[in-house]
Amino acid sequence: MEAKLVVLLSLAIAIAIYLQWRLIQLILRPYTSSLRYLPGPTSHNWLLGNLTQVYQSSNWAEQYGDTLKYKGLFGSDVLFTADTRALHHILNNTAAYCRPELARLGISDFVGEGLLLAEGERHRQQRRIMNPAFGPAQIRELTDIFLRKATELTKVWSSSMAEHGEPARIDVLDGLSKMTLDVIGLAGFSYEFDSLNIHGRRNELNEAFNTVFGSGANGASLFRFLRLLFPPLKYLPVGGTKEVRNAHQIMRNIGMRLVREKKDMILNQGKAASLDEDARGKSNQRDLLTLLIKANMDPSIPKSQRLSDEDILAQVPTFLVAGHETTSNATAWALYALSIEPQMQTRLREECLALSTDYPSMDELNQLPFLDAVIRETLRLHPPLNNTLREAVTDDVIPLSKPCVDVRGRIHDHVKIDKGSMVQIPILAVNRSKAIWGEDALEFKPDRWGKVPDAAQKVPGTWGNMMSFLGGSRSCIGYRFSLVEMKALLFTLVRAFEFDLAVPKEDVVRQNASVQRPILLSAMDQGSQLPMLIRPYQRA
Ligand code: HEM
Repeated sequence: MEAKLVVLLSLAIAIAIYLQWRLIQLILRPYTSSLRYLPGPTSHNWLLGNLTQVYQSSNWAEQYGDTLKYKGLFGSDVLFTADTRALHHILNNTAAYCRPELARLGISDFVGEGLLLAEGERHRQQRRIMNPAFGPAQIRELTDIFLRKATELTKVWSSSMAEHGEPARIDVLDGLSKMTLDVIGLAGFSYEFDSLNIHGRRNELNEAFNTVFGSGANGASLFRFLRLLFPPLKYLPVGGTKEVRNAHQIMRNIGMRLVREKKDMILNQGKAASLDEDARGKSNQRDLLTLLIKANMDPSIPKSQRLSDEDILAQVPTFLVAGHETTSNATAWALYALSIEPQMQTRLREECLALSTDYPSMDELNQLPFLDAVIRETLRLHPPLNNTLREAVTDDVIPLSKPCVDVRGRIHDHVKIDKGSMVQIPILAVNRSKAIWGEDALEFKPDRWGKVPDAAQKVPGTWGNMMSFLGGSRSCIGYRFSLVEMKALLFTLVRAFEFDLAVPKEDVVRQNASVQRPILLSAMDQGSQLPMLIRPYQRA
């Protein structure tokens, strides 16, 4: 009994010392941070710093220069740099910069250690095995799924017109979101969500996905927030309601079933000749998960380099989270831009109609120059992610291409950063930088892609001289997938319909959320939406 008391007392003393030490660290941090003399916005809130302004931070660089600091949680300094050399250094140095706990807050319990959140060797191993599944040849094979689902969406909107008359007022974001969910289900793991089917049955996985994401249980709850301050708390389990726990279990069971079925199918492939037609069709599945499992089972991969079942399973929610709302919102912003520039909509339609098929190949889609320019300009001006965060895991010196002047007037050609400091990668600010794109950087001008400015050549983005898919070894693995999906969508939609905004363009703003959804200033309480007036396009 006495021994138990001594253990408990020692534990309580250890916790008290740890808390005191953390508190002293927090209080002293602003006075010792190596970023403390950088210019930046003032903050009057010790707890949240400038975090509530971060979504509007794209013009900070114009105010304070490309490299600045702002206040993060608990008075900490966060480095914000739009300097292309600094970004190149950070994005290509994954040993020194990782995704911080803060950026994992909303999704970590859900996606597990899939490609999005894995770090270090585990990430490199997953990426090596997964890269081939996202290559051009593999995406070419998926183009038919993108076009079929885009056509299904036109049918849903046409039936709404038949019911309500023309033009019909339709929330295009809702339809696009269902379409991209169906696509990621089929192209990701040959799973039919069937969410576009208005007469469809309830879908277990779709419901579980909505429960987990709609519940806020994965959001920034107070407990999760405290875990940032006191990391040992992460060893305590996060409860969540019974409904959310059930939804997690359903998703896990479905994921496991899919992985098991695909493994069996691959093992049976050698016997394909003896299989019936249905089984043979299944054995030819070309979805991302099948390709990944196949690559993982390849005899040329040493056993030590193979992914575990747990790692493979984690890719199912990873694809859902990373590949669904990003593409639907990007396409919604493309329709927004085309509806306020009707002459561009007409030009795009004419280009797309000149192709005499409803089902072009990926290569035919890629040969449409204005479609390509519209997609590039949409992703530059309206990237689905505004920012991302990294944490310095070691003290580092970051080189700058443009020297920065600190608040004492001293000039620096580098920034020193302390281990544990956060770095904001400002995707939107770089994409909209007037220094890079010129004075018209905030305008939607697809023709600018005819001649890319020299300054844009230095942007360390993986695609299109922009940061929308990020750069370095943690850039978006699915960028080819989403580009072809967006092309298939726009191709099909502008050939079928004419789009007008149903509200004044000033009413549509980017919602402050991880993915930038359109929302109406006049109806913020209704959540994200993009209402449009749609009428069928009458071909001559
Ligand atoms: C317009 C559509 C998309 C955009 C703008 C986009 C953007 C991004 C960005 C910015 C990142 C880096 C995030 C960070 O590190 O903080 C990322 C990572 C990732 N994306 Fe995408 N994405 C899109 C579509 C997709 C699709 C369709 C898929 C899958 C089918 C996908 C799968 C992933 C994965 C797995 C990662 C993690 C990569 C890694 O850490 O190695 N994305 N994406």
